[in-house]
Amino acid sequence: MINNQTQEALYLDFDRARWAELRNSVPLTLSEGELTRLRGINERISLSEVTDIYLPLSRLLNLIVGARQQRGVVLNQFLGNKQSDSPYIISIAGSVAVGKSTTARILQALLKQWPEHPKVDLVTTDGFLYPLTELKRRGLLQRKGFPESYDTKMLIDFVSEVKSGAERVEVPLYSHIIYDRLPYERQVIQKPDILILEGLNVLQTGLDSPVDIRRPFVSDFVDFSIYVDADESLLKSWYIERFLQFRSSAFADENSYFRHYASLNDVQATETASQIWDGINGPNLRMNIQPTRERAHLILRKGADHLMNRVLLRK
Ligand SMILES: Nc1ncnc2c1ncn2[C@@H]1O[C@H](COP(=O)(O)OP(=O)(O)O)[C@@H](O)[C@H]1O
Ligand SMILES: CC(C)(COP(=O)(O)O)[C@@H](O)C(=O)NCCC(=O)O
Repeated sequence: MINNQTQEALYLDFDRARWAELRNSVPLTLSEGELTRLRGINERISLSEVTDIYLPLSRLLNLIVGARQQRGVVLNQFLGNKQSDSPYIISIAGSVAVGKSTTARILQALLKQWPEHPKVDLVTTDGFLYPLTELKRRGLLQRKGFPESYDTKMLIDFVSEVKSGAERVEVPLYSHIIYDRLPYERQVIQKPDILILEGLNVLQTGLDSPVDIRRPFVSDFVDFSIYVDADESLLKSWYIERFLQFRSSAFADENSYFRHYASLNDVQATETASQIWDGINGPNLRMNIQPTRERAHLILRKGADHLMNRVLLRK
């Protein structure tokens, strides 16, 4: 991980208040109805989080995507032909339970509102985890989320096809209920204006494995990368909290791989989740996820209650 001096050299550093001030220059105003719809994504998200953090962020991304679209116009003028634009790809990385999917869904809803890029698709990389039978065959059941548990070639082929402007690309879908790739369902991506790619592995390079050295990285195809960050003590508590909630939802489903967890009491469930964190998600965070943080163009740092308290933006 990089030291403070390098971080200062690389990033503009905003505390919450300074970042929130930037919303004054955001012309986009959300109606009551739109705000309510956004809260439907996660009823626990506070409205001030949307206005203070996400509105300025959506404006920044709108400007950055606009600059890329302008560059496409210039390039077409230079080349004297009309090449169709390829999707702008934004990646969102971070630990298990940091709130990547919540952040991704809020950004998707906000970015769609800009007339310059109304079609925003969201793909999560868990669809690229090897199917459960394959993970078992490779002895990776206790390594879910580690780099070797993903079909990285399939993931890279996917982003490469999207970036090449393919008209239609299919993506496998993951179910947290069956804890496996869905055998028959696929998500179809048809040339969105923006693709948000969310997953703990999107800033990884795989460079530790000799096989991967000549392979491109996901980030070769990504235009703007975001890392959602928080202290591990908070991450572990959010993971346990979500696990406790799952007892009455995902785990209670009759198809759930973890049905046996649904009947655990609070103490047992906390102990189980804590063990999973200490055995799998914590080590994965320290070994494979956190070391990728400073590759991101933007780091969103959360404190207690999921409130962002710092934003670091690449100069
Ligand atoms: N901004 C937020 N405010 C309140 N709770 C949140 C927020 N973002 C995420 N959470 C909660 O934190 C947990 C993890 O969020 P999730 O988006 O599923 O994380 P990830 O995709 O990184 O695993 C969930 O229980 C979710 O409800
Ligand atoms: C499927 C995952 C690797 C993906 O995590 P996510 O991108 O949803 O944060 C993770 O949710 C997971 O299953 N980890 C293995 C240990 C556990 O059950 O939490």
